[in-house]
Amino acid sequence: MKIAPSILSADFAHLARDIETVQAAGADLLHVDVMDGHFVPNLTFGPSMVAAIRPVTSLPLDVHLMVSDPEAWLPAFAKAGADKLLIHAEATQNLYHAVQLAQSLGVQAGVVVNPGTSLTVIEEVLPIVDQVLVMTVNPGFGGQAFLPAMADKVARLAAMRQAHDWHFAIEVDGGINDQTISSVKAAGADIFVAGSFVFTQGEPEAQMTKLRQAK
Ligand SMILES: O=C(CO)[C@H](O)[C@H](O)COP(=O)(O)O
Ligand SMILES: [Fe+2]
Repeated sequence: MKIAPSILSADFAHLARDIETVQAAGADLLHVDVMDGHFVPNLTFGPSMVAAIRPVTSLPLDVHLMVSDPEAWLPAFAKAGADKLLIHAEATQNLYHAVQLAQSLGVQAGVVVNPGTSLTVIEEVLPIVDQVLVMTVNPGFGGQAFLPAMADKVARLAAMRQAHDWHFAIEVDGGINDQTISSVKAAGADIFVAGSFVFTQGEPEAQMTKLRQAK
């Protein structure tokens, strides 16, 4: 299993310190929540933040693009140092093209589905994507409650992956803690994003250990 702390819940006034803390504690990726105030009703970071973070850590940057018109933003985030660009299926008219564009920029491409979006919407891109992010909350804010029904969605996605011998990683994001992680882990998720649980509910190292040890 891989743990991707979300800096959405870090202390923005001490961001480098918090990133160094989770890297030293064994984080596998760093999750960066980009929100444009249009696709979701909240506003966070742009490419300049990714560029600022890049020299501070050797962790892969997992950039979650909660933006309208993601294709327009892909080059700037790739140039800024993103390793993975995660594109919402709901945000583009041509998901296949967006995935191809991201990969042509030399980064891994992931697709994201909101809780209300069916897996059928992403079925045609599954043979070419590097990652699929199943949202386990409605996007826009940290600290929301996990939606238990999403475990079945992860299980169905994992079954499709196995049936077709596809190789994308399955990531879950939203409301992950040492209790809620169990159902999505059992369902076949590989990467677990956690923001508030890691940064605001205890020492990050101890919180990440709890995630790894959760049954
Ligand atoms: O994409 C997100 C919200 O849209 C965040 O990555 C997610 O909510 C993580 O925060 P938490 O673990 O506190 O739920
Ligand atoms: Fe996210």
